[in-house]
This record gives sequence, C-alpha cells and structure tokens, in this order.
Amino acid sequence: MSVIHRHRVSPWTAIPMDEAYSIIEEETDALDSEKTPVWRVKIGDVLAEDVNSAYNVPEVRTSIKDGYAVLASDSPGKRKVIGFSTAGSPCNSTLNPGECVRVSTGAFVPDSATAVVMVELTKLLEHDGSEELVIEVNGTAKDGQDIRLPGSDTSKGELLLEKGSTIRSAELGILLASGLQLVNVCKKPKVAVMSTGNEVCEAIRPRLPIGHIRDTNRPQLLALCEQSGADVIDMGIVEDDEESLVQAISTALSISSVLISSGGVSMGEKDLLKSVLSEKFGFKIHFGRVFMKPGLPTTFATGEFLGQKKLVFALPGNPASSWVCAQLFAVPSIRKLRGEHRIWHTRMSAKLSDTVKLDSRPEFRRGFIERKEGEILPIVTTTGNQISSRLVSLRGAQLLLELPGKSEMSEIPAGSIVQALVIDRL
Ligand SMILES: Nc1nc2c(c(=O)[nH]1)N[C@H]1C(S)=C(S)[C@@H](COP(=O)(O)OP(=O)(O)OC[C@H]3O[C@@H](n4cnc5c(N)ncnc54)[C@H](O)[C@@H]3O)O[C@H]1N2
Ligand code: MOO
Repeated sequence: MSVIHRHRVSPWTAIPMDEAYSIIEEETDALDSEKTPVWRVKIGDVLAEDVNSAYNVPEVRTSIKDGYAVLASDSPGKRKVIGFSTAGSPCNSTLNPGECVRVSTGAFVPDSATAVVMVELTKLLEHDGSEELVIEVNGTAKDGQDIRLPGSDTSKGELLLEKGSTIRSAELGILLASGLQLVNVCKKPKVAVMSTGNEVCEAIRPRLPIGHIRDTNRPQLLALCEQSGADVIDMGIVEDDEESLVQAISTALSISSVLISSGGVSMGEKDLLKSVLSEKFGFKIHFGRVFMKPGLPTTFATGEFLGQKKLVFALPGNPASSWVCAQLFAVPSIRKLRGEHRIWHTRMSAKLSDTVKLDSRPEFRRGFIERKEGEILPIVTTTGNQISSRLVSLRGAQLLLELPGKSEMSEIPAGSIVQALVIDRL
C-alpha cells in the first residue's frame, strides 16, 4: 500500500483491558497432554490430571520417636528388650507385660504394642556389650503415644495434586510419593518469536548504520516465553514488506502454536502486520488496539493454519511496550495453553513512594518494592521515566502498577495505596 492511502485515523477501536483479557482467555485452549513416566516429570511441567494417593502413608503403624514400643498398660519400671525394629527391618514380636521392642523413628511398631516411649524417658539397666537387654521406663505411657497410624499423613485415594498444578520441588516429591507410574502431563506450547523492521539489526553487531537499532525485543521476548514454560523458536528479524512477512509468518505458524512479533502495528506506511494477518492469512483480528499505556496498538489475532488453531500476539515495537504487553497478554495465554489453572498475575496492594501524574490511558508503570520499618504495606517506587522507548524502565521491575486513566484526578499522591501485578519474585 502506498503511503498516500494509509489511514489517517486508526480504524481500530481501543478496547478496555478487561475486554482484552477476556478475549485472550476465551481464545486460548489448553493443549493436549501425554502419559509420562513419573520419573521423567520435570520442574515446570503441569499436570493434566488429578493425582490421588495409591496407598496409605504410612502403610503400617510406625514410630514417631527413637525409643521403645511398649504396652501402655504396664506401670513404670523395668522392661525386657525382646527385639528391635528399625526403618527397613520390621520386628513383629508379641509383647507380654514387662517387655518392649527397641524402635527407631519411622520403623514398624509391633502389632501388640500400644505406645512408644522415647529414649530420653528411659534408662539402660543391662546390656551384653553390644545390645540392650533391660531398660527402665520413667513414668507411664499414654495409649497410642508416639505411634503414627496408617493413613494418618495421607490416606489411600486422597487428592494429592490437582490437575493444573505446576511441578516444583515439593510437588515432585508428592508425585513420586503417590505410587503412580504414569501421569498425564500437558504438552508445552511452541512459541515462535520474530522482530520486524528494516531498521532492526542483530544486537551483537558491533556497529550499526545510522538510523538502525539493536534488536532487544526478540531476546527479551524469547527469554520471557521460555521462563513462562514455552518451547521457544527464534524466527529472527523480518523486513517490513508484505512478501517477507508472509513468508516468515507462514514458516513460524507451520512450526508453532503461538507467534509473537514486535513492531509494525501502528500507523506508519510500513505497519503491515494487521493487514497481512487478516488479508493474507484470513486471521481474525480480535483487537488491534487496547486502551492502555504502554502498548496502545497491541494486536491479537487467531486463525487456522494447516488445520490447527494458531494465536498471534503482534506487539508494538517500542521496547517497554512489547515487554509489558507480553507480560500482560502472552504470558497468561502461554500458562493457559500449558494447562495451568492460575494464569493471571497475582494482584497486590502497595504504597506509592512518590506522586505519579496520570496519563489519559490506564498505565502499567514498572515498579520495585522495598519494605520499610513500621509500614504494613510494601513501598513501591517506579523505575524512572516511563516513556515506551526507554528500555531501562524495565530494569528490576517486580510489579506493574495498575494506574487508572486521568479523570477529575490528574495525579496519585505519594503515600496512596495502589494495585499492582506481581511479575517477578518479591
Ligand atoms: N501516528 C501514530 N503513530 C504512532 C502511534 C499512533 O497511535 N499514531 N502509536 C504509537 C505507539 S503508542 C506505539 S507503542 C508505537 C508502536 O509502533 P509499531 O508497533 O508500529 O512499532 P515500530 O514503529 O515498528 O517501532 C516503534 C519503535 O520501536 C523500535 N523497535 C522496533 N522493533 C524493535 C526491536 N526489535 N528491538 C528494539 N526496538 C525496536 C523502533 O525502532 C521504533 O523506535 O507507535 C507509535 N506511533
Ligand atoms: O502505547 Mo505506546 O507503547 O505508548 O508508545
């Protein structure tokens, strides 16, 4: 299209954030799952089924203490040690009055025993040089004392991990403890990432011609998607012309479920992403602008390619815009594709350290938090100048402040409580 024919007013309504979130949730379907041997399940995998315990834990009565299995009905005094039950070597001798079995923590408690007395409450009276023969128990034991009953930790059939749980170190142990051999794990989405723009160059180039810029969006987006659980595919930099875009997008869609691009979605004559997606691929553009800052021209499209549904996040080229919009839209979508239940960033309250002037659009300022003595809420400070081109406004960002658009209120004073989305470790 020649520049003389470009739109002079955007044909795209800037939709509110909530609507954009709903569309993405609606259009993203969890991918299929596959049966996987439990020993192959990795940190970050998501379960596609509930995991129930295949047996009781513990399976038998076990000792909570290192000590002696006794009859609670015996009075304090001497006990003959008739055997020992250690973890892995159970002893099931029948106890008569005045007898005990030495037990260690986690070991089987003989069926006839009714309590365990810990070693600290006993005295050694006789031994044969290596083994205890007679001990003395100080005080009386309560019925059931220090005995862990079968199924008291988890019972057979109990829900251990819910479908949609992400495997972390604790969940890995719980999964292995379940006794399952195979478990359904969600497949990871393949996400292709490309940068567009004739001025965009590989970041590692030592020198760039005037008017060119280093591609920082693509490495950032690849890292963010990978960190969010996707298998990423680097599609490189694509020139701003229809033919190159069609070619690159076709390749990307043939090997991925999701395409994330940056650049080429605004009002310039080279901003071809929307028209290429709708006219050359027949994709539905669900939104072409969102009433937000940064990221006004953020575009989301879906369509069929080679018989499969594909999602496209065509993000603005400005570095802060592409990264913030990927956090807000692409990350939750990746989480949903890979079967996670909680897909949206956690929201928290924080106290503003400085007064902020509001923009006409709702704004997602980047911030970091500090704890101050005497303050209940964490204090949030923004990362300086928030212009969308300023890459370093992303540095150290833990939160995206959810600031409203300007109304009768044109600023939020220091000390006010604001809502923020948690995007990194606090
Ligand atoms: N007339 C209008 N102009 C602009 C509007 C508008 O509504 N009317 N919207 C502005 C907003 S808001 C944004 S955000 C940008 C987004 O524009 P594009 O997505 O078309 O992005 P480009 O023009 O291709 O690039 C913008 C900016 O970002 C730099 N860039 C691009 N790719 C990369 C990359 N991979 N790594 C680092 N930096 C990149 C590029 O050089 C430009 O400086 O449009 C406004 N304009
Ligand atoms: O919406 Mo844009 O990202 O402000 O420059």
